Amino acid sequence: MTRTTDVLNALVPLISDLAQELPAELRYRRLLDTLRRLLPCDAVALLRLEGDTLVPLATRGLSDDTLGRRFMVAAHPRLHAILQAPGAVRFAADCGLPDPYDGLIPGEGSQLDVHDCMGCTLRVGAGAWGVLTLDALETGRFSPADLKILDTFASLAAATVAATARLDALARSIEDERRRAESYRLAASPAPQAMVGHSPAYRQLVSEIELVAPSDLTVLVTGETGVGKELVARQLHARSPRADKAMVSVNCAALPEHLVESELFGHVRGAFSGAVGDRLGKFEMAHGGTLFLDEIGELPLAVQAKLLRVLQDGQLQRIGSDREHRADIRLVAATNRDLAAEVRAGRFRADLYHRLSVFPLRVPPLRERGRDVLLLAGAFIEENRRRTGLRGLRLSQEAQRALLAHAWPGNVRELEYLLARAALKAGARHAKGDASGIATLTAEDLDMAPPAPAAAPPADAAAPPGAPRADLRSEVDAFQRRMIEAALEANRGNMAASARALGLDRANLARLAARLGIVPAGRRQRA
Ligand SMILES: Nc1ncnc2c1ncn2[C@@H]1O[C@H](COP(=O)(O)OP(=O)(O)OP(=O)(O)O)[C@@H](O)[C@H]1O
Repeated sequence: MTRTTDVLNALVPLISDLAQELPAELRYRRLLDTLRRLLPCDAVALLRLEGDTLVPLATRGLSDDTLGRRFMVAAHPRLHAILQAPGAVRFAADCGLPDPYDGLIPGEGSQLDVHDCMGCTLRVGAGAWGVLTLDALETGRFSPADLKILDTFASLAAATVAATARLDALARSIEDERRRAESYRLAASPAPQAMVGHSPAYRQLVSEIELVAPSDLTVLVTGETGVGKELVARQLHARSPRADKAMVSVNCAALPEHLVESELFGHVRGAFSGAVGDRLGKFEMAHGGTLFLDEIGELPLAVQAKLLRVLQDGQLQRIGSDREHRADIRLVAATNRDLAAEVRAGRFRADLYHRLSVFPLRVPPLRERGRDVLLLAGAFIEENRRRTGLRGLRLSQEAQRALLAHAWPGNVRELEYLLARAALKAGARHAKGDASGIATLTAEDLDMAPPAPAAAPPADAAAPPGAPRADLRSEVDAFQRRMIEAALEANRGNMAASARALGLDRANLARLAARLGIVPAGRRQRA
């Protein structure tokens, strides 16, 4: 039984890893390397079952964006079959079921007609912990004997993942245990959208979120437009002890100035003309939970003074009432303005600024997140693939290079919209061509503005001497102007429809358009 000896020999480093202090990702990658040594093939993946979805934890031989994808078991018959089978399963080249990795093995064509795959469930205790998959581009690579090897490997791999979890649990402090218990509790309530990103800059942000979320500290989230500030605010709430209470969001830029105060603090009947009944303000609505003040930099100075008083006293008065109410809220605020500069310019109160920035969190722009752009692209492409009903949607090598080279002035939102448009184009082109159900998204589909001449240095790095470059603000403005003009054109100048298409409030769009000097066509004619 030399093959069995080979299996056992191959597993020795894996088992000895258990005695080492290794980050979980490294353990998983080593597990896959061992598997690939044992059963040579083109791609392997370890996926963890989370509810009805398989989440890739480590891959070898699959494109980078795979780690950003989520595979709904019900939408992938092969993964479903692997989870249902009592042991390892093989899918030969003539198997008609679509492959979840179609288009994700670099170098393969859009059709996988020469293909051999295996998969096996990792079971921990009575339940399925996850799945191992192996793909070979060469037909007949796997034999029935390989199925047995995979079975043996899977039972030991399951033991190592279970032991990894136990070792990790032991190594954690009591505080971490409390946080973990909290996250299990949260798993039962609707999960906030996952934060996709592995770059050092993004991991740093995630660990700061984990640190501050359980506290009641006020957090000021800063970052350029579209970086994901609101997503950060939602994570802060979801990971806090207030998660089962409301998170109430207020977009300070979208509120007409004369209504800001009543929106925030409420009013009583007759407080002003139009106040036909008592109305709760957002502070009271968020009682026990989190109040998220988005675009706080846009708040008028007079309201800033009132907000500061409420934050200091914890007491508020509805407009027109002399009764005091207490609102127990955790405050999270966000802005894409440089608030310190706004303070210097006299547009923002210094005392409120200090009160808000108890724990400042800076969300890094996409261009500082390296290959995260591919992970995010993977997540967005998967969403679009599902929406368009394609079997597979792959990203060509040139498209990946183009994504990595772009400066992303509109950050993650720009990437999200760009891929939605590109997926439509790729899907439409594909519908006219072959019937494989697998479309390729090319660099041409991305239709990106050419990168700015000197976009590479990070925003806060000093510009190299003698190298003039467009400043960030004007690039962001130019990008926003392009998007707004395109939306207005597509919606024949209709502000409400354009605002909906852009995911903005109408008032916010109007304000932004005015700042950028854009006049909707209808008004131009009247002028
Ligand atoms: N790390 C991430 N993983 C997945 N999706 C993300 C991530 N960051 C941002 N997004 C998505 O990008 C889009 C823009 O994010 P969000 O609205 O949070 O940005 P923002 O900084 O608040 O924008 P603005 O400055 O315009 O208010 C949203 O659809 C969000 O879900």
